[in-house]
Amino acid sequence: MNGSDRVITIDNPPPLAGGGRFDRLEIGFRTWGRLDAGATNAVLVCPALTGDRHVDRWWPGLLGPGRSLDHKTDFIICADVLGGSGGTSGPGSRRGLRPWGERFPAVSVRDMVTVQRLLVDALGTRRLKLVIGGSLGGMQVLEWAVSHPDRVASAVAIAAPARQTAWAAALNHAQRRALATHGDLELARMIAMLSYRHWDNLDGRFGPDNGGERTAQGWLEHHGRALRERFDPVAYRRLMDAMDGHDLGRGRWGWRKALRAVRARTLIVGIASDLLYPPRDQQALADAIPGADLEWLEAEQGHDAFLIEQERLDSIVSGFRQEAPHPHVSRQSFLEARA
Ligand SMILES: CC(=O)SCCNC(=O)CCNC(=O)[C@H](O)C(C)(C)COP(=O)(O)OP(=O)(O)OC[C@H]1O[C@@H](n2cnc3c(N)ncnc32)[C@H](O)[C@@H]1OP(=O)(O)O
Ligand SMILES: N[C@@H](CCO)C(=O)O
Repeated sequence: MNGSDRVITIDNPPPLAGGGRFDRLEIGFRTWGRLDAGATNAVLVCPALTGDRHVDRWWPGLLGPGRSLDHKTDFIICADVLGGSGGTSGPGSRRGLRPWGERFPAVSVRDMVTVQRLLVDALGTRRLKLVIGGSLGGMQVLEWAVSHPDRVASAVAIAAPARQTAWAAALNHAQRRALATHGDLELARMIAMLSYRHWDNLDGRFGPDNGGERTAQGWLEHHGRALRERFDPVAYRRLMDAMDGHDLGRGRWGWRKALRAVRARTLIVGIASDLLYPPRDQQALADAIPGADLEWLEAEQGHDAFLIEQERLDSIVSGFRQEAPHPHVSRQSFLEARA
């Protein structure tokens, strides 16, 4: 589906949460549809760790006429994330004659949201009709809802926690070690991939009675290679650091109190089989956000189901947006849903 690809530059942006500064910031983004006369129809999509502004490539099942993200009615915006490997300023972008590389400052999820806010301002809208994203994208959604309660009408956060968990930080630590000792982005991605899938998914596809010549090892190797070919390792570290620093409650008297300030109509989506950010993380979010809806994406793939089971996810998000009842379980705890 066609969109419009652009880059804007912002001179003297606000300082980063960690104290770093840019003289000039580039934001690479893509839009679909048109902003309406009252500037009321802007929808911001927030990418995950290795995602980018090309929502049409990674969420085709949610984007398009009659779907959750419909450019006939919505003005859909997605920007490459700050510090990442895409068209927004990151370690691979130039500072003077050379790329930033290791000199690129530490960034936080809050900084990513600040950059998105600068973009949204520049595009001429103040209030977002919807902010949506999964995983690191879900962290950005939550940060938007907490830091700009008056600017977000509705929010959908998928497979994300209120603050980084010890389990996820430990997985990132092992990946960081793979990068530091061997410069091995492939190994780092392989470690991560194991947390993106439920064991049933790998056994079902590659177990002794399945898979044929295709093995789980071959699958891991494939994903390791694929990431090395498309992602800057310094950017990968910066984004892992940002995820590890994610805490909605920092400087706000704790995450529960921070979430009480949310005014957006909110949908939290958890994935039943998610081994990275398991259902208890989304249950906690839904319990803390005033009036939040909670839905379970029934899928056996694990964390990455938000990128795989797109039809089911689209049905959940469309249902929420239309405020119509739909076949998925609402406002029930994970255990109640299974009783
Ligand atoms: C929100 C965001 O912005 S996130 C960005 C999303 N993109 C990514 O994460 C990119 C990496 N891709 C993936 O993780 C996955 O492909 C997903 C999540 C997009 C889809 O998952 P699945 O449908 O289960 O696909 P799967 O993990 O099997 O990947 C398919 C690829 O693996 C290859 N593959 C699968 N099994 C094997 C095997 N045993 N040996 C070698 N290669 C294999 C396939 O040939 C295919 O290759 P291709 O992508 O070059 O066509
Ligand atoms: N697999 C996705 C989600 C990880 O959280 C990505 O690479 O961005």
